[in-house]
Order: sequence, then structure tokens, then C-alpha cells
Amino acid sequence: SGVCHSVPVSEIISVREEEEENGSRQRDDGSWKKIREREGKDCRQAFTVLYVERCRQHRWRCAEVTFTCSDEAFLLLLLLLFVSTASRPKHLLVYINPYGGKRQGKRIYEQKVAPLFTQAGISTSVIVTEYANHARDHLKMEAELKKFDGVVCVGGDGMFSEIIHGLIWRTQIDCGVDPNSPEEALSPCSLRIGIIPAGSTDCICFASVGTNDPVTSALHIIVGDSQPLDVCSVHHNNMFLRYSVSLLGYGFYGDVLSDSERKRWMGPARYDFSGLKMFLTHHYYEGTVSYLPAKGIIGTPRDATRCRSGQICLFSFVFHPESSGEWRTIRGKFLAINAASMSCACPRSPKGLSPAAHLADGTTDLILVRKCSRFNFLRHLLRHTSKDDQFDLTFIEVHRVRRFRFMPRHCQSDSDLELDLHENSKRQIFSQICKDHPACGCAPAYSSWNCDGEILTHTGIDVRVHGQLIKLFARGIEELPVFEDLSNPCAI
Ligand SMILES: Nc1ncnc2c1ncn2[C@@H]1O[C@H](COP(=O)(O)OP(=O)(O)OP(=O)(O)O)[C@@H](O)[C@H]1O
Ligand SMILES: CCCCCCCCCCCCC/C=C/[C@@H](O)[C@H](CO)NC(=O)CCCCC
Ligand SMILES: [Ca+2]
Repeated sequence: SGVCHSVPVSEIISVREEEEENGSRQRDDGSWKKIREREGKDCRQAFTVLYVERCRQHRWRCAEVTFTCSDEAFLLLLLLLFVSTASRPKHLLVYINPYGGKRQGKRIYEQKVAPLFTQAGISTSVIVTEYANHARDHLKMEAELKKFDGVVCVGGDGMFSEIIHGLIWRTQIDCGVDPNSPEEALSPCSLRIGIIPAGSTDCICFASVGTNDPVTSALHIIVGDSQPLDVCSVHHNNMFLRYSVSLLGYGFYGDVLSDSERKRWMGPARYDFSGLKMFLTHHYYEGTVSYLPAKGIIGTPRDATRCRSGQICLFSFVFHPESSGEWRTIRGKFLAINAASMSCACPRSPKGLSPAAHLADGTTDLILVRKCSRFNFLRHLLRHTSKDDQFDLTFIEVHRVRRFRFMPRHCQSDSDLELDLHENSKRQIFSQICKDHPACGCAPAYSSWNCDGEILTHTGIDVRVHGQLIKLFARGIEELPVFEDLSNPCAI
């Protein structure tokens, strides 16, 4: 019909031959790779291309367009496709948490994702988890990783955490690295991870893809995108505790999580309930934070620029992967201590806890919220959702760091080991006192660390950023095309 249409080869999902002569379609065999060669030399070839179409707010959808060309040009296209799709996964290991978020993981995968994988000629091995840590332990000990080009996580941030714990641990063991030593440089994982969002917060998916949408995530997996990601290791007295990729939070976010775990039955709404409750409770905690500021990086946590697809964050890491200044120490009373290794953007907070943080620059943004009035703390929290610089407040400081340590005040005089034995019982006693005397105003001495949505068992921790330790099937947030801003005055 003379209409001009161009599709980048890297964003083609599949190609289907059409029978032009009688108008009837040939059998769809599921993959462009399987298209048989045609015999007739000078007839024209009609073919339908399934490709990625960009929609609002970073969503991707499948679209179709039919082209005609000479047989030679068609063969050339197939060759181009073959070359440019070498980085695409062919075999995937899929873990589904059937109990994450609104318990829709299995349905989401079967209805929205599996048909797309089939269409793209990807084979899968699917495991629906039967208990917590099933996926982690399977990856750690059993999975035949050589058979796969990637791992898919259907669930929320907690499920993603299981996957990285299994994969990072397994990689270190296979490479002869001791994962318990905080000083060892960890070996990067070669398998990429795709996240099909089916949890409550899904901030890792949101911050690396730009939206929480299963079809968009599936398409990023199919086209073989790759986005490196920083991982923090958390140790206590040279003993490994956990890895973190999004938020490590003591005080407010630790308390919100502890409180909300008891309300899992409420589903995602538990965070709103506990968030409000902990805001009203307004506990502060004393302790010492020490940190190694990052050097040789481009950008600060207060920049107006954001982490965008293929930009400076990769550049910073390549040229100064470990460079840091001298240790600095801050003692004080804090409402919250947050370390954000990525923006932590999610639908609840579209800009995130640290809007200028980078996915893969080898640093984490350490945000210290000192004791202040409820009104001021609310101002800070509300800025997570507004346009104002959330760190432009006198009681807040923020540092971009490579490593940090925290020691709660009551731990400092005693020997660590002794205290840890008492820590839990002390916490129980305090919470009992506060339950018994709700109006007494006494505050607990300890909060707990929220580590990507899991509670840590210790409060004194040593955190180190391992730049680009893992890779996702994602490409970071793409700059919105200009026409979208012009056509829609409401677009952000
Ligand atoms: N079969 C299972 N039964 C019970 N728990 C499971 C199972 N599989 C995984 N889990 C655990 O469920 C927890 C929550 O899962 P998930 O992260 O998917 O959802 P969520 O907590 O609702 O979302 P988010 O982490 O985004 O807030 C994880 O910590 C994971 O270890
Ligand atoms: C007066 C009430 C004020 C409410 C404040 C709203 C601000 C929302 C900021 C949300 C930041 C989420 C950071 C992400 C943390 C994830 O690693 C973790 C695992 O999914 N989620 C939580 O811990 C869930 C934490 C949810 C906290 C609300
Ligand atoms: Ca980072």
C-alpha cells in the first residue's frame, strides 16, 4: 500500500512467512529460526514481523506488520536477525512464587508470559516453588545451570532476593571464592535474571524497567536486554548475613517491615497500614555510622539527572570501580538510616528513596534522617512522591559511598558477641514493656534492618558494594521520546 514502516531488527520478536499467492497463511511454526528456505527464486516474499511497540510509561507491547520484498532481501533479513539475536536467551529456568503479592504469579506467567516465550522460540523449565527458600536452595545446590541462558523470577522483591542469593552463592563456590569473607572480591554471575513482577512492591523491576508489567518484562527477556546491577554484601563480625540490591533500612523502614510481616494476610495494603503506624510511633535510634565516600564518580545523590539507559553509571564504574576516600564517622540519634543502591522507585514512590541513585555505578546512597519532629519527618516522607529535592532539609544528610558500617549505641560498650546473644531477648523485653505501657513514651533501643524486604538478625553490620555483580534482562529506564512530551501536556 506504499506505507513506510521501519522496525529495528534488535526489537523483532518473531517473523512469520505469508503465502502471498492465494492469501492464505502458512502454518506458524513458532520461530523465525525454523522458517524453511523457499525454492522459487524471483517471486516476492511476504512476511509478518512481530515486534516491540512502545506505549505510555515505559510499557512495551507486541505489534504486527506485514512486509513484502524480494527473496534475496528476505534471506538477508534472516541472516541479520541471526547475527543480531545472538545474545537472546534460548533456554530459561523459571521460578514462580505462587504466594507473592496478590497470589497471581502462576496465572500471570501462564496467561501473559509463557505464550510469548513460545512465540519467540524460547524453551523453559518451570519450577513452581513449594516453600520459602525453595528457589534459593535449588539454585545453590541442584540446578543444572549450564543448560540455561538465564533465570526468570516470577514474584516480588523477596523472591528476587532468593534468586540472587542462590545464584551469587553458587557462582562463588564454582569460582573458588569464599562468600563469607567481607574482604573478598566476589565473582560476577554470568546468567542474567529476568523479573516478571508479581509481588507487593516490585521495586527492582520498576527501577530497572520503568514499569511493573509482566508483558513488558517478558519482551525485555525475549530481546535479550542486559542491565548490570550493583549488589551490597552485608556482614556481621566477618560473618555473611545477606545481599541487598535495593534498600537497606534501619529505623523507619525496618520497623515498617517488622510490623507488616505480622499482617501478611492484608496483602500489599499491609505496608500502608504499618507505614502509618510507624510514622505515628516516631521512634528514633542511637548509633554510629561510618562510611567510605566514593571517589572518581560522576554525579551526587542530589543531582537532577537520573539513571538512564546506557548512560553515565556504566561509565563511572568502568573507570573508577573501587576508588574511595577516607573513612568518616557520624554519631547520632536517627529516625531512619537508609542505603539505596538503586533509586528504589516503585508505584508507591515513583521517584524512589534516592531518585538520582544509579543501578550499576558501584555505589550506594547512604541517607541519614536525624531525630526531628513528626511534622518534619512527614515533610521528608511526602517528598518521596513530590518534585522537591527530598534531601534539602536540615535534619537529612546523604552520601554516595562504597562501604559503610553501623553500630547501635548499646552495642558499643559491650563485646559484640555477648550483646548479640542478648539482643533478641532485650528487644522482646522492650516491646513487651511498650505493649504493657503504651503511654509511657519509652523507646526501644534497637530497630532492625530491612534488607530488600527481609529482616536481618543483627543490628551491627558491615556493608560493601560489589559493582555490577549481577545482570538483569532489562536496559534501565529509557529517555521518553520527545513526541510523547509534546502530544501529552500531562506527561511527566
Ligand atoms: N512456595 C512458597 N511458599 C511460601 N513462601 C514462599 C514460597 N515461594 C517463595 N516464598 C517466599 O515468599 C516471600 C514473598 O514473596 P514475594 O517477594 O514474591 O512477594 P511479596 O513479599 O508480596 O512482594 P515484595 O517482596 O515485592 O514486597 C519471599 O520471601 C519468598 O522467600
Ligand atoms: C505516613 C506514611 C508515609 C508512607 C511513606 C511512603 C514512602 C514509600 C517509599 C517506598 C520505598 C520502598 C523501598 C523498597 C523496599 C523494598 O526493598 C522492600 C521489598 O519489597 N519493600 C519494603 O520494605 C516495603 C516498604 C514500604 C514502606 C511504606
Ligand atoms: Ca548503585
